[in-house]
Amino acid sequence: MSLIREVNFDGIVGPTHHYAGLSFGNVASANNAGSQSNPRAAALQGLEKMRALHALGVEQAVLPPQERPDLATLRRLGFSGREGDLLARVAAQAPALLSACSSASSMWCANAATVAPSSDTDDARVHLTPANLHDRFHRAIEPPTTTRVLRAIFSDTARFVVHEPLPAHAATADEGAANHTRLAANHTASGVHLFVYGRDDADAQAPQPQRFPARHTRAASEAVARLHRLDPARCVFAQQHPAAIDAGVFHHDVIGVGNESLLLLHEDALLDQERVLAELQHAAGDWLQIVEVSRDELSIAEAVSSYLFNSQLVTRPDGQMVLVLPQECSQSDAVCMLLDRILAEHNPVSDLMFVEVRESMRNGGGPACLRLRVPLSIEELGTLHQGVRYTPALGERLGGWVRRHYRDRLSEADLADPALLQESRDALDELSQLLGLGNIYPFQLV
Ligand SMILES: NCCC[C@H](NC(=O)CCC(=O)O)C(=O)O
Repeated sequence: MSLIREVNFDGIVGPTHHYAGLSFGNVASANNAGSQSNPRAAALQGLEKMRALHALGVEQAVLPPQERPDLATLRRLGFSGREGDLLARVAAQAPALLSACSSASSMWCANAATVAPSSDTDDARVHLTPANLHDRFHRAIEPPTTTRVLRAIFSDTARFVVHEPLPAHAATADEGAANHTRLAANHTASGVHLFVYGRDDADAQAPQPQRFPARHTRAASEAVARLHRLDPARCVFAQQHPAAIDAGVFHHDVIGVGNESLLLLHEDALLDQERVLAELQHAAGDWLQIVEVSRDELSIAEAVSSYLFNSQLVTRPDGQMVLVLPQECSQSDAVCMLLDRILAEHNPVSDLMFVEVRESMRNGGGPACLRLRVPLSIEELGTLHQGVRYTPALGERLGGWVRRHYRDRLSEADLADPALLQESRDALDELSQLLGLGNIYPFQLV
């Protein structure tokens, strides 16, 4: 069997990045609602993170942003007429809809899809299921373009399957890889899959969060496991602790992260956590190492404010692991003490790297939210669309493209500006050519 390594696909932040408080239950999104954003800095911070990961020796790729404002959705909602007039009318009559249809939320591509590598699937193909993101309106409009983009990149159907998103209904609400962790002795070995959901509609007894929504259902996780043709004996399904959701843990990747043989999570992440971890250990075997962080070491509130668990845990070519943390973590004494413990103990983590992704963090997206992990063999990597693979030269070109097209400040009032729509389309048109993706955007398809 050929070697598998992890490719991190990072979302490029779109030109309309702004703070609109669209994600009830996501503390940072609520706290920064209405403040001024800097789309240019946001996109450059993302590119700098990719450069740093690539320099570590991690395979890196990009996913393009979506067309925003999404005029096609606004027209479906009854707004009509010439584009400039339409924007003015939405801004006057339904500003919240204009915000939602202008969100750059596709940058958080841990929510783009769930992925299973060919080593784990019954038909030895790589499976991807785009998430329907049903729970939040501004995110539920992402899946059609996400599916089109993934199909353009993973077009070789002998090696890849890009499924349809699950039915767009509350019963099958799916938030993608942010609620999924694959663990394996190493990337090439066959893995076990931890699927975390927020609610199980089939279990009336299960406790529910009281304050904030549980965005993802067990039925969705089970459907994805079936679609991906995974071995049921190697899948573990676990409910997120409702108290964690109520404290702002809207996705599991805010409270746990895993890579290869290591799972790092907070002791209050899951309901019935002891039983779940025993089940996981049993499904995995003795290679799996679980590091639990106690509430005495770090409260859930501090986990949410620092975003420690939203770090990327990656394996360097020398086999050592690096924790890629948001800069904000360095400001918390509790987090620093905990990091010292993790580095001192016997586990594969040997280094820390801090990255600045403040613009994304202020909307509740840390380093891990910004990437979709796709474990691929060398042959699979050679078969996907090569234009999206990160190289320092591509990074340079993308940096120049951002500087040419992006504004350095944006407020909600700017979203109705027809010039912003034109700037965004010009930027995306050039980007799709730069990445060699062909016509993927609605404005290019008409
Ligand atoms: N995985 C991280 C996702 C963060 C994302 N935030 C947002 O959409 C906030 C957008 C805003 O409020 O403007 C979300 O909650 O789904």
